[in-house]
Amino acid sequence: MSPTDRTPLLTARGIEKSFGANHVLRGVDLDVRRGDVVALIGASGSGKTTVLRSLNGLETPDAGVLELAGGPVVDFGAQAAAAGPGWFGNRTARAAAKANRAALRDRSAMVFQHHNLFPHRTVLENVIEGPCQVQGVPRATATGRAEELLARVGLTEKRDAYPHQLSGGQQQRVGIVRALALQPDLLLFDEPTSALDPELVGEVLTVMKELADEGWTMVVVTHELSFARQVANQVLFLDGGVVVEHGTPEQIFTAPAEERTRRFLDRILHPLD
Ligand SMILES: Nc1ncnc2c1ncn2[C@@H]1O[C@H](COP(=O)(O)OP(=O)(O)OP(=O)(O)O)[C@@H](O)[C@H]1O
Repeated sequence: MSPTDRTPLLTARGIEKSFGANHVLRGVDLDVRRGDVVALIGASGSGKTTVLRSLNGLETPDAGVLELAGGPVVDFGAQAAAAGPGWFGNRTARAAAKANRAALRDRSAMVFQHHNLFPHRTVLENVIEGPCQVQGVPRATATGRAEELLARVGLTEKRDAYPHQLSGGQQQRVGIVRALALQPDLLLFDEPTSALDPELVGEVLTVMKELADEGWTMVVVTHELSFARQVANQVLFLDGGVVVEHGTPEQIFTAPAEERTRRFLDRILHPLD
């Protein structure tokens, strides 16, 4: 299936976000189709993580619209206006906004820079926690699913280990399995390898590439430009909270149209020049 045949899964329009006086996102648009691997690249502080967190309701944008196929259309600006300021705003509008954000969150799962595993629970317990506690999946079903997923990433033997008994790469693979166990429509990765020792990066990127090959829909914030180049089918370059350039990996990496993109890529690819 060519990327253009894919059906739309998520559309974001005009996403705005400020933290106090820091206007972090200034109208970000994004189109994710089923099976897409979208890479968000850009300098530190350009807003990549804030975009990702906005897609699953971990961050509430000040304005903009998000639509997940088959789910609610979430208009953040309209919601904020309807809910009004402070505790005395419109409670019904506030409750509706919360329900819509929950609906977004239910359809996606996030893999974080730091795996955030529960330290006092085994690998298996970490993986089944979400399906059992959040989704109400019976324990036996969740356990069967978790075992299959752990086998897929080569961690069957670590089922009963605790996170501190695993390497950083293994912990991050458990983080990925934990996200997969929720059976989301959309996988969100926030720099999943940037906290790892260099020799452990490959094993995590390999799992991510396999997921992409299997057709999972993924949005990935990454500094791993080789991954973005080889695995993504869309690359967005963010600078100053704006999508400066958007295209295929070939376009962005071999013929960037924007001077800002060229300068960013130069800095990363030739750090000593
Ligand atoms: N919860 C928050 N409260 C206040 N400021 C925040 C918060 N989250 C992000 N910011 C600010 O928003 C800006 C963008 O941050 P963001 O993490 O989205 O950038 P990024 O491109 O992902 O950076 P990095 O590559 O370093 O992770 C930064 O100035 C950051 O300090």
